[in-house]
Amino acid sequence: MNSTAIPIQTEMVELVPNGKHSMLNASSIPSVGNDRFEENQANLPEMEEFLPHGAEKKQTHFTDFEGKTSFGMSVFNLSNAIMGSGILGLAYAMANTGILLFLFLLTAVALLSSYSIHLLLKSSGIVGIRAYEQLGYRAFGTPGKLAAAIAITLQNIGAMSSYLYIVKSEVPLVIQTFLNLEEKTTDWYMNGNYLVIMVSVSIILPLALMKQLGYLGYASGFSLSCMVFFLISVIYKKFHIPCPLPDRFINTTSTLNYTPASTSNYQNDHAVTQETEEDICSSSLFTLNSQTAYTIPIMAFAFVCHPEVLPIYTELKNPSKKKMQCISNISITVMYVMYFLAALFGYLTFHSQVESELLHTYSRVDPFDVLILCVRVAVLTAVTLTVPIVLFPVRRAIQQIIFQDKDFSWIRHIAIAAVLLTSINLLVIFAPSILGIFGLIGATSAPCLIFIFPAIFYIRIMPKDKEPMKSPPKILAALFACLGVLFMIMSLSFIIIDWATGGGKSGGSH
Ligand SMILES: NC(=O)C[C@H](N)C(=O)O
Repeated sequence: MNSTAIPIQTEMVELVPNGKHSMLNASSIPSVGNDRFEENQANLPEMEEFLPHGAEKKQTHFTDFEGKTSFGMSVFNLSNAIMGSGILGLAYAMANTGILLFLFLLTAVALLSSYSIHLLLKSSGIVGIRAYEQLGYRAFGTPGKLAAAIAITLQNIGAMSSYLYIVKSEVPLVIQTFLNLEEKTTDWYMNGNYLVIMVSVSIILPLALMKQLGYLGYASGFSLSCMVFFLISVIYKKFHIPCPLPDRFINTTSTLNYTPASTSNYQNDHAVTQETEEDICSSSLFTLNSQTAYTIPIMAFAFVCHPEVLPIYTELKNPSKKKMQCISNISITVMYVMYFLAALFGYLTFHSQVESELLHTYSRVDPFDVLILCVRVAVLTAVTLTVPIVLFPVRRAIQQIIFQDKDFSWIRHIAIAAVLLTSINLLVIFAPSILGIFGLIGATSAPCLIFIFPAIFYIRIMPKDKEPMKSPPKILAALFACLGVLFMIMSLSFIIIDWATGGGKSGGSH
C-alpha cells in the first residue's frame, strides 16, 4: 500500500499478526508534507522501538531516526553483504556445469534474488516496517518472527564462520610467505587460532560496534575494491598459469603446510585416471556430472543478502521503495558481473583441476608467488570487512527475540556483538569440522531467506481486497515459494547423499 493512499496524518497501521489491521490514533504526529516523512510515519511503530520511551512524540526524535546513508554508500554496503566467500566456489561450480549452463543458472539466481527483494520491499511498504523478523510477525505472528530470526541467525553465523575460517587458514600462509619461510614454524604468529582472535578483536569488533550499518560504507567500499583486485588478478593469472598444472600428478598439497577445507572426489578421480592434457585443459560449454547438483546451493549462498536489505533500507537517506530496489538491482548486477568473470577466468585457468575453493587451487601453482600472496591478502581483507555487515542483522534478530520491547542500550549492543564474535571464534578454532554442518544449514536457510519467506510473507501481508489470492502477483509469489521448497529439498538430498557416500562436500558454505 502506498503510504500516500491512506490518511496517514490521522491513522497508522499497528503491528498485529495475521493480516488484521488495527488503526492507531496518531494525531499527535506533526504533519510534514514530504515523501520521506510520510514513509517515516508509516514506519513509526518500528521507530518507536528504537526511541527512548516517553520521548517519542517530540519531533526531534523523528529526525533522530532519519536515514543518513547516501545512495552510493548503500550500494557499497549491500554489495559487500552479497560478496563473500561465495565467490571462491563459483569457478568450481562452472567446472561442473560448463560455461553456458553456469551463465544461465547465475542469471536465473540473480533475477530471482532481485524479485525476492522486490517482494520484501513491497511487503515492508504495506505494513510500514523495515525488519525481516517483523514482516514474519506481521504475516504469521510469533512463529513467523521466530522462523525469520532463526534463519537469519543460522545463515549469517554460517557465513561469518566461513569468513573467519578463511582468515584462520590463510593468514598464517601469508605471514609465512612474507617471512620467506619454507616450513611452518610453531611461533604464535603462525598460529591461525591466535591470528583469528587478533583479527576479530582488532578489526571486526570495533566495526561491529558501530551503531548503524551506514557507517560501514567506507569499509564496504574498501572491501569491494579488494575483491576487484582479486578479480583482476584472476583474469591476469589465466594468461600466466600453464595447464595442466606442473604438480598435478605429484602431491596436490603444496610445500606449505595446509590442509584443503574439503577434498573433492572429483579431484582425486582425476589424479588416478590418466587423462590426456586435452581432457584436462579443455573448457566445456555444457557439463553434467555428480557435482553439478551443488551449483544451485553455491550460487544461492553467493547471492544471499536479504537479511541486510531492510536494515540498509531503514538507514537510507530520503528512502523510497523504488530507490531501494534500484540500489539492490545495481548491487546484484555488479556482483553478477564480478561473479561471472571470477568464475569464468578461474575455470579457464584450471579447467577441470579447479578445486571447490579457488584460493587453494592458486596455492598449488606457486604458494610463494607475490601476486598470489597479494590476492590472498585482498580476499582476506574483503571477507574480514564483510563480517560486521553480516553481524548486524543477527544482532537485530537476537534483540527482536530476546529483548523485544527494550530501548536501545549500548551495553546490550556491545555485549551481543562480543558474545556472537566469541562464539564464532570458538567454533572456528575448536570445531572447524562442525562447519560442514553449515552446508546443511545453508541448504535450508538460504532458500528460506531468498525464496520461501519473502513469498509467503508477501502473500499473507498483501491485503486480499487489494490483491486476491488468485491475482497474478500472488500466484507468482506462490510459485516462487514452491521453487524455494524444491531447491531446499534438492540441496538437502544432495548433501545427505554426499555424506552417506562419504563425499563430505558442504555445498553452500565454504
Ligand atoms: N551474506 C551471506 O550470507 C553470504 C554471501 N552472499 C557470500 O557470498 O558469502
